[in-house]
Amino acid sequence: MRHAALVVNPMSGKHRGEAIGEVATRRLRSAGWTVDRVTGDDVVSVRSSLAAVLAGGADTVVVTGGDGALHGILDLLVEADVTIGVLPAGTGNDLARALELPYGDTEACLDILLNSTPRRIDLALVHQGDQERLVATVVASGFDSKVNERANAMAWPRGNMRYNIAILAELRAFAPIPFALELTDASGDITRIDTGAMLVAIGNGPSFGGGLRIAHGASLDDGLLDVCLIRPVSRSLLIRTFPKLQKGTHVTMEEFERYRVRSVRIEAPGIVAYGDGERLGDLPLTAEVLPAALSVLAPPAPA
Ligand SMILES: Nc1ncnc2c1ncn2[C@@H]1O[C@H](COP(=O)(O)OP(=O)(O)OP(=O)(O)O)[C@@H](O)[C@H]1O
Repeated sequence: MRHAALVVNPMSGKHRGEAIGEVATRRLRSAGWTVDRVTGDDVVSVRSSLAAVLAGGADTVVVTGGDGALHGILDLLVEADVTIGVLPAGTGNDLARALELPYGDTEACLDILLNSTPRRIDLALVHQGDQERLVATVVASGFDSKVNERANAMAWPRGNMRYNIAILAELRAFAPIPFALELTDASGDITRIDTGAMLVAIGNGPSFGGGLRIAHGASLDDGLLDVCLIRPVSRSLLIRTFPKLQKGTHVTMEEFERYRVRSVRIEAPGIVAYGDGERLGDLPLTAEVLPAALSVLAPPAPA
């Protein structure tokens, strides 16, 4: 039987995390698992409680929260080489989407936790100066990170409306960004690209921002990262691109480019990057794939 640390982010998904954590504790304990609850006021306190539970012998970590909740502890999970389970409670849940978890249905996600064989997924290791961070879904920079920066600086309104207002404000002022990319492909060949772009995203998984499939087609276990960029487009075409992101149909646009790489360095003046929806900080950054770095209880990978 598994000995699990159940990490609960009570803030996830507008406070849904706590209730989902209680359902999970009951269900996992009645299935015979040992469950140690790990919670805290912020990522720092959660990290130290989790480290203590891992030192006490937990072999599984169930993360009840959104992509941000997992992002804050990824390095501890990889270091301890535990198996994780994801109980989506966030607003975005992009890793849960990529794992094809039924993210609106906690009981169905618990069925999967209790009945599946672990699979291994890749992660992206992001270097910025002397800092290293692990990312499970997408690293994004450009139009989307500018929108995030603007939305995060706004005190009002809360929720999605803040993002809609920030999108409109950014659209008014937005100009293509000069990016310098250095791409290292699977065989180690290096390509340098200097280009204007609306955004550059590095996909370990296909989506960010709650199902925006910027890196549609990216696989969590191909040992590669998908570097996706949208070359300069008019404001009206950029607006028309948003609905395409939901389905991933933007990949057929002639301004869309994709490179599958082992690592990439991205540089652009004054641009910030976000990873798993969390602020990573200013470019430049280098991201490299860590193949099969994390063991996850989830349905088998698509063939
Ligand atoms: N275990 C935790 N306890 C308290 N706060 C946390 C914890 N983990 C992360 N946080 C903070 O809570 C914020 C939101 O976390 P999370 O991503 O889990 O929820 P969300 O934003 O609703 O979901 P999503 O990222 O899927 O949209 C993070 O940005 C982080 O600052």
